[in-house]
Amino acid sequence: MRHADAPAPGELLGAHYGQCFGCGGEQPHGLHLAARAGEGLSITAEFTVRPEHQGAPGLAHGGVLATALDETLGSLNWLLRTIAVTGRLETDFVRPVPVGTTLHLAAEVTAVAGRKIYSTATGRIGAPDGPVAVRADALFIEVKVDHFIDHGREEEIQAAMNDPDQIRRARAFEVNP
Ligand SMILES: CCCCCCCCCCCCCC(=O)SCCNC(=O)CCNC(=O)[C@H](O)C(C)(C)COP(=O)(O)OP(=O)(O)OC[C@H]1O[C@@H](n2cnc3c(N)ncnc32)[C@H](O)[C@@H]1OP(=O)(O)O
Repeated sequence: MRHADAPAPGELLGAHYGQCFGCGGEQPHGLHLAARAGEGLSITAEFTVRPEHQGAPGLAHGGVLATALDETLGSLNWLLRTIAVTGRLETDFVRPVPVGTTLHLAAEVTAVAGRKIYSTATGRIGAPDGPVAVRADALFIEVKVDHFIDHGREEEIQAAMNDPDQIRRARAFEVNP
């Protein structure tokens, strides 16, 4: 179920962490992916491929495209108000994606079973109804905030804990900072 306090449909979600390679505004080479809450348990997002995201000349690297899918799928956490990490990500690369393209992504939760959250995403070229370039099916696993504290590097954990903006974002996930 969509959480009663989930962001309203159409609301821009912002970054869950400023240094996140997928959505963080403080990562110069990151994707700067911008996600928006949709209806029900769905999300839309946009990501424009820049020269630093190339694999082959003039084309997006497949791992970068998988990151865009992963980040969009991870943004579904905001609607469930759950912290979950990617356990499995199965990706189909359907069409090459040239540098300069804006990829329009859409993701939705398909099922939840205990800590397991199943979801699916599509990335289309140029417009929300453009040709499909990438698809993914994912399994996210719900974790406690200890997951990050136990496994993250000390200096980034401390910096996040000293950052009032990060604490505000963590509260959006009902995490006790
Ligand atoms: C300060 C915080 C701010 C907010 C942060 C927001 C973060 C958002 C980040 C978004 C960024 C973008 C997103 C990112 O990039 S997240 C970053 C990439 N992901 C990771 O780093 C995760 C690394 N993996 C792990 O830490 C553990 O393996 C996890 C936690 C996932 C599970 O280990 P844990 O010991 O906890 O659980 P379990 O092993 O008992 O498994 C539980 C259940 O799940 C099933 N299962 C598990 N794996 C798989 C698999 N591969 N295929 C199929 N099934 C799998 C398993 O069979 C079992 O099922 P069942 O037997 O119950 O039926």
